[in-house]
Amino acid sequence: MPTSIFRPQLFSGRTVLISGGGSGIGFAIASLFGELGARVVLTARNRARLDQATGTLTERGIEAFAYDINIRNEGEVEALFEQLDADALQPDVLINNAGGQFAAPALDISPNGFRAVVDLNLTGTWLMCGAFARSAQRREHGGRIVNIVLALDSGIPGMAHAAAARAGVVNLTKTLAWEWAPLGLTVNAVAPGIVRTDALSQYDDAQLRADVAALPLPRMAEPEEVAQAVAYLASPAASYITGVTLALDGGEHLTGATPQHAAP
Ligand SMILES: CCCCCCCCCCC/C=C/C(=O)SCCNC(=O)CCNC(=O)[C@H](O)C(C)(C)COP(=O)(O)OP(=O)(O)OC[C@H]1O[C@@H](n2cnc3c(N)ncnc32)[C@H](O)[C@@H]1OP(=O)(O)O
Ligand SMILES: NC(=O)C1=CN([C@@H]2O[C@H](COP(=O)(O)OP(=O)(O)OC[C@H]3O[C@@H](n4cnc5c(N)ncnc54)[C@H](OP(=O)(O)O)[C@@H]3O)[C@@H](O)[C@H]2O)C=CC1
Repeated sequence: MPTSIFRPQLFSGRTVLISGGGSGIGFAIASLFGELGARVVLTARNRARLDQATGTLTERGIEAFAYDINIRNEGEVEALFEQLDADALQPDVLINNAGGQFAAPALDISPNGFRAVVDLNLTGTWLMCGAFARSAQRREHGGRIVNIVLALDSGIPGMAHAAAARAGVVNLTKTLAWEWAPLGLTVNAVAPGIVRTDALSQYDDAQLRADVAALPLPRMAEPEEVAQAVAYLASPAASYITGVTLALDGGEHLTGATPQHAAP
């Protein structure tokens, strides 16, 4: 695990909103920003898990808050930002980390299954970005957005819906970077390969191990490594970077057009 290269209190006075912040990569992101002095606001659907996460962060001396919402629901996203206004927790930084999918061959994905994954990963991210940008515009206050996607340069056989949705987020990232630069917002993304979190239990372990073994850096990423990349993109060191998607994939993007695995 890397030691933090960031100076203490780098994000002091900043409020960082992290979707899916109660578990896995999102929790690692919340932990790092909190350790660097930020107030962190976590969102997800599972209230109990959010409470456990904020409890752990608070024990470590981090100011942490939680709101249970479903990012697929436009009304819930709008209500979240109204509540953040009321609670004086308007975010300076938005990390769109919530997401996921199920593995299935493309021919077995029903229209509703495809829609569910696009709703979560693309539309949910879009709703959060829009609400954040409107809040920043109202307050005449710049900010940072970092979107977590998936490494997708070689396609993602077995996850056509997620591949399409995340490619949408990559181009949304570029487009919003143009449109919202005048608002003082930068918009970037991080594209991890396989990251060691509990969520991997839903995938075939032998397949994961084979995929990892074929990488130039043949290991999984740790959630803390994703967090470090996100913190960099949200830091003053990245003030002239916008519209990029940073591959954090052990070199998976170098393996060319052939993905490591075939669809199930
Ligand atoms: C070799 C094969 C590929 C292996 C890949 C190996 C490489 C792996 C690299 C992994 C890297 C990425 C890791 C991660 O992203 S970790 C993320 C962590 N969390 C998750 O992924 C879980 C998230 N999933 C969900 O939240 C839900 O499943 C989802 C939002 C996607 C859907 O939720 P919803 O509540 O809307 O779903 P419903 O139950 O109402 O179903 C909606 C329709 O979807 C169909 N469906 C659901 N599951 C499946 C399935 N397993 N197979 C096929 N279809 C499925 C369901 O039937 C509904 O459709 P219908 O109404 O038509 O029946
Ligand atoms: N682990 C990996 O190998 C990789 C993961 N990723 C991506 O990184 C992100 C985090 O993954 P990881 O930490 O591994 O997995 P987790 O399952 O721990 O993270 C997903 C988070 O998203 C939240 N979430 C899911 N659906 C919704 C929703 N509709 N509204 C609000 N929150 C929601 C979940 O909380 P709740 O269920 O309580 O709502 C959970 O906290 C995901 O987008 C994932 O696709 C990308 C590349 C690789």
